[in-house]
Order: sequence, then structure tokens, then C-alpha cells
Amino acid sequence: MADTIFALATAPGRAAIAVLRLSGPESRAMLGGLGAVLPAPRRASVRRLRDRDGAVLDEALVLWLPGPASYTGEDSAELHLHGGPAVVEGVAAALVSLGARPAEPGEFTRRAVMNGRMDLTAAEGVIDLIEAETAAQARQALRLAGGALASVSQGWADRLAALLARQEALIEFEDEDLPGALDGQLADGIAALAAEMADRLRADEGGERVRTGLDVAILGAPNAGKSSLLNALVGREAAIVSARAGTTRDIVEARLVLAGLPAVLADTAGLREAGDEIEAEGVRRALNRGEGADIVLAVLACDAHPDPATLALLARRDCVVVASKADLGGEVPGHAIPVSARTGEGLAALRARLEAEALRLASLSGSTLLARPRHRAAIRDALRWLREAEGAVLPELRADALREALRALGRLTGRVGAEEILDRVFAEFCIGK
Ligand SMILES: Nc1nc2c(c(=O)[nH]1)N(C=O)[C@@H](CNc1ccc(C(=O)N[C@@H](CCC(=O)O)C(=O)O)cc1)CN2
Ligand SMILES: Nc1nc2c(ncn2[C@@H]2O[C@H](COP(=O)(O)OP(=O)(O)OP(=O)(O)O)[C@@H](O)[C@H]2O)c(=O)[nH]1
Ligand SMILES: [Mg+2]
Repeated sequence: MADTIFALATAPGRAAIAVLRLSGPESRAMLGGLGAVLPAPRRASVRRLRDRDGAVLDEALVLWLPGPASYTGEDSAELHLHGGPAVVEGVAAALVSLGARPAEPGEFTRRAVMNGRMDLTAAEGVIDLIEAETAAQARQALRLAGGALASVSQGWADRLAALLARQEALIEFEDEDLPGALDGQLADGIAALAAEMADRLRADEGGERVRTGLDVAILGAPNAGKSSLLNALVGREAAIVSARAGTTRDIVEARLVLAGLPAVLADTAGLREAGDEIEAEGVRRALNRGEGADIVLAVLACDAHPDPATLALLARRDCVVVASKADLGGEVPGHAIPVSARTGEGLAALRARLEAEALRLASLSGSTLLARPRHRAAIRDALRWLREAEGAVLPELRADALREALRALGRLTGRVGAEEILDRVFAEFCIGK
């Protein structure tokens, strides 16, 4: 970690300013090497930057951010440049000539984790925040970045460590006949911890959906008005519409935001005994998409008899049922939402229903902590070892299981530092963060 690293922290290209970020033990020397008199800590100061030959590179706003109270926890600096790519290139070359090297993706945040400024789950919150595309994603990411999961898992780890100490004491003083009540307390402690973890896993099932988005599939008979419905919901002609049955064959996707959650809406081929092999493949893909979808919109046209394929779908899984072409009149089954893509009637009601469904699926209680598969896997692992401890007949085996549960929590927070876990997490980062 002795290297001094630098990277462009803003997006490359034409912009009002370009921010070069610098971190590592030689940061202060680097500022000097660029000809900048050291600014007071954390005070924005204008400085002329020069190359080795004394030629002016730019006039920049310079921040000197000494460790350990910096983002990375070590000496850092920022150069807010006027210049575009050519100036950035020139300053980067000057920094390299002074001994700095370009940073790897996520390396600043990785250093923050290594220096104890944040744990690994908070670092994941930072990347999620950068990548958030909707308000709900941003809120969830901010909670993570703020250490919400870090503090809960640290609390669990502390309790687990105390239980382990108790178990080890029991083993050590086995012969001295400690009161049996101690063992009961241990069992209660393990059971309580296991119950909390199981509750958390259950409550946070929707967290992953907030991060990755919801899958909504539109299914129904040919000509039911599925493609028209997709277009009406997203407000553009994403899919081809025609009066001919069997128009849509491939899946047509369009993005949609539902109550702050990202969603992908998929239009599919009309369900029927297909006329040719291309359409048959389309129907197969449609049914497949329906299987995996978080929400299925089953479309039944008001002017047609309910078809067997859609009825079979309705019998198999719960769907949001849309009675399409409501402008044509006809029969609307009780629980269906009448919608006309032509007049816009019922679209608001359908949207409201979809948003309610999305919120329910994401269980947006405002407290989701386990947002990633990695988090769930670690807690599941810890829970498995706690169950193992509960079932252990020998005290030594119980201690081993408690130790493993503690290690699982350590991997979650990055405290038990398998290098490849860190590599995997930080590979997702952008350069400069
Ligand atoms: N220009 C700029 N903007 C930025 C960042 C940055 O590094 N540079 N950040 C990141 O990329 C975020 C802010 N993150 C930061 C987190 C902690 C500290 C820090 O030095 N904290 C000290 C207190 C410093 C003080 O009180 O002035 C501390 O917590 O001890 C700075 C930035 C978002 N905006
Ligand atoms: N009156 C009326 N006609 C509609 C409405 N929605 C769709 N249609 C018409 O119904 C026909 C079929 O519409 P599509 O949206 O292509 O139907 P689809 O379900 O995607 O059909 P396939 O792709 O063949 O499965 C077209 O002629 C549309 O103009 C509606 O709300 N009202
Ligand atoms: Mg279609």
C-alpha cells in the first residue's frame, strides 16, 4: 500500500472541470513536485501547477487532505483542473515522473476499507450509489454506504464472540463442574442470534430486487393488444403493432420506473398453437419469460372470448389481469383492470396497481440491509453454522461451529480478508473511486 496513486475522478471528456485525485504517502511531495505551495488542510486553494521544466500546466483548485481523516484514510489531495483531456494527460505525466502510478478501479475505496475507514459492505454501498438509476436504489445504496449493514453485522459478531468465549470457558473448566445454567444461557444466545438472522433473511428478500430491478412480462393471446399496452405504458412505439395475429415473435423489452424501482417490461408473442416454427419458438420464449417474471400482466381483450392458453396461465400463477380494448365495450371479468391503449382509459389504474405490486415485492419497509447475493450468502452461511452449533453434541464441535459462523460474518464485512473477495467486489468499481 506504499504506492502513491492517482486517477481522474470525474468522467473523461469535455466538462467544466476535471478532478484528479491523489492518495498515498507521497501525496504531499507530489503537490510540491507540481510547484504548488502546500495549502492548509481541507482548504480549497488556487495553485499554478507546473511540469518538470517549469512550464505551466494549469491553474487548479487544490485540496490537501491529510490522513487519517481523509476518504482513503491516508494522505490525499485533489486537483480540480480547468483543462480537458490534454491538460489531464499533462498533469498525469508529471505525476508519473514524480513516482505516482495510475490507480486500479476502486483502489481509493479499497484503501479506505484497508485503513478501517469503512467496511466492505459500506464500500459496496458506494458503488451501488454511483450506479443507482432510481430513487429507491439510491436510498438503499446510501443506507449501505452509511454503514447500516456494517453496524448490524458488527453487533452480531460481538455477540457471537461473547458466546464463543463462554463456550471456550466451559470447555476449559469442564472438570470444575460449572453450573449447568451457563450452558442453557449459551443455547439461548445462539438460538436468539439464529432467529434474528433468519428474520433478516426473510424480511430482506426484496432488497436484491431493488438493486437489480423487476421483471414484468406481458402475456396473452395473439391480437389481445399486448404490444399496444407496452407502447402505452412506456409512452413510445417500442413494439410493432398490427391487426394481424402473430405480429410479435421475439421478446421486446422496454425500461420502466415503478415507484422508484427499475423495471423491465417484456412484450411477448401471443400464446396459441403456432402456425410455424418461428412463432412456436416465440411462444416458448413467452411462456419461459412468464415463468421467471416477478409480475405477469395477463391480457384478455374485451371483444374476444377468453382463450384457453391465457386461462391456463391464470390457473397456474397469479397475474395482474388486464381487460384490454376497453373502448370496444364487452365483458370485463371481476378482478381485471379495464384498459384501452387507444383512449388511455385505465392506464393510470394499471400503473398504480403495478407500483403497488412492485413495492410489495421489494418489501420497501425502508430498512433493507441485505441488498446483494453476497450478503445473503454470508448470512445464510453464518446461520448454517449456528444451526450446526445448536445440534453439536460435543462442546469442542460447538466451539468450532461458532468460530465458523464468526468467520462468515468476518467475510461479509471484509474483516476476514480473503483477497479474492476484495478483488471481486472492487472489480465492479470505476476508476477514480
Ligand atoms: N471533491 C470530492 N467530493 C466528494 C468526495 C471526495 O473525495 N472529493 N467523496 C468521496 O469520494 C465523497 C465525500 N466523502 C468523504 C468522506 C470523508 C471525508 C473526510 O475527510 N472526513 C473526515 C472529516 C473531514 C472534515 O471534517 O473536514 C473524517 O470523517 O474524519 C471526506 C470526503 C463525495 N464527494
Ligand atoms: N380498439 C382498440 N384496439 C386496440 C387496442 N389495443 C390494441 N388494439 C388493436 O388490436 C390489434 C392488435 O394489437 P397488438 O398490440 O399488435 O396486439 P398483440 O397482443 O401484441 O398481438 P400479437 O403480437 O400478434 O400477439 C391492433 O390492430 C391494435 O390497433 C385498444 O385499446 N383499443
Ligand atoms: Mg404484439
